[in-house]
Amino acid sequence: MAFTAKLLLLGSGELGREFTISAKRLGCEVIACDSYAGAPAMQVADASEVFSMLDGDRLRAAIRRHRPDFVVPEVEAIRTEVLAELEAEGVAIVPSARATVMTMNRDGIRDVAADALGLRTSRYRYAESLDAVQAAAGEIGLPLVIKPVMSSSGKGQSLVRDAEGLAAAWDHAVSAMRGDRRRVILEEFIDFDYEITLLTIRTRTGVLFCPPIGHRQERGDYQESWQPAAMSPAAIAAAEAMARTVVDDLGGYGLFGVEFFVHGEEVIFSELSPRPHDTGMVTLISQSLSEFDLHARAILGLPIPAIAQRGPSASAVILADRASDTLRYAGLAEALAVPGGEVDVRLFGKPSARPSRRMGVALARAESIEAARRLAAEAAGRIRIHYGDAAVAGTDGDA
Ligand SMILES: Nc1ncnc2c1ncn2[C@@H]1O[C@H](COP(=O)(O)OP(=O)(O)OP(=O)(O)O)[C@@H](O)[C@H]1O
Ligand SMILES: NCC(=O)N[C@@H]1O[C@H](COP(=O)([O-])[O-])[C@@H](O)[C@H]1O
Ligand SMILES: [Mg+2]
Repeated sequence: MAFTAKLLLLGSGELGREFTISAKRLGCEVIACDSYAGAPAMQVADASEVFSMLDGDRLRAAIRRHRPDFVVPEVEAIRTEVLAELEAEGVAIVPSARATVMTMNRDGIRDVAADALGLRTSRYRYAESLDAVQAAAGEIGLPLVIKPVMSSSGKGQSLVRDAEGLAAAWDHAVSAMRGDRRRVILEEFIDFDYEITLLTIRTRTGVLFCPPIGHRQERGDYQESWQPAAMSPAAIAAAEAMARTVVDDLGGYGLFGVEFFVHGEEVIFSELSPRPHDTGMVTLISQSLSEFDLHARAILGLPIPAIAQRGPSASAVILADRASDTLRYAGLAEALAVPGGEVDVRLFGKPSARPSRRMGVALARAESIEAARRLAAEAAGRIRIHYGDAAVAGTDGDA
């Protein structure tokens, strides 16, 4: 078979699945890797590999065996030192080994953004013990947010309002962290008016931006997102300038999801993903080229002459509420029949559920952001997950 390029995808969740579809449409061969079999991207890729990407030897062996044109990280659970080592040997890491190393742990990107680049961030300290947490909290002040330096989607994150809450927050962070570094960040709580993701594309011919994406989070995990987010031209310009500074520092080509808090006219850098962002799934309905198409084009060095906006759009997540290995979905017809705009759904096909695991997303476009958010939430609410072996009328096949 003839392919445009061979991509080794490290992480095969919902973001990797949509990216794989975009890359395959451009003629790429995709080998999807993750720590479990049957992951969403594996279902649409050419081949798959199941291993822990935190295991440096196995990661190195997989890259050497496949000899991909590009290694495309998709999750925040990768032994990125190995990517740096292989980049030095000539392997192309997306967007760059430096970007993956610096963003894999929160302390890396925070030190780059706040110290090296001088961007406005929340005040922060790191701690590796409960004693150090207590001392750092004294310097930051309350309320504050505690997160493991290695985690994503809000795992291990707590908002601490009083000193009595520090021990529980430390325990929660340590028990939910990914990887082997018992280290947390304490951040000043920012009482923001709203928060956004600025999709920033670094290409061989310059840096491009998508209109800001607004989002709402619960437990540190995204619930709904919308585009465009209402934001003053001055605030957009400030966010774009900061995003450009940080992606130029990290280097390489690809799409980045740069997160900001906005308080009045003040724009505060939070963190970034050197890859498509979960809140950016709204671009599956809002833009002519989704964030996944844009990532693929930037990686392959293909032109992006225009990113057309289709109109006010929103996404709303479909979450599981318990653990189960046997799942069926119902209500798809009802969801797609929500009136008032264009509605679509993505069900990710994750082989098992756990409480709050994201299983799908509803997408909507309407005449206003308010209407699009209402439609997406309504559609997401109409999808029902049935757990166990019980037969569900109107659906067939397992998820
Ligand atoms: N310092 C802070 N002040 C106020 N809210 C915060 C702060 N830090 C995080 N949050 C809230 O928690 C959310 C998740 O935080 P953050 O993005 O740092 O976590 P994450 O685990 O990396 O999430 P993801 O991987 O989904 O981006 C933020 O989008 C914001 O809503
Ligand atoms: N905020 C990061 C994010 O959304 N990442 C996405 O979630 C998947 C893991 O989901 P899982 O935990 O349900 O396996 C990742 O593989 C990626 O697609
Ligand atoms: Mg985040």
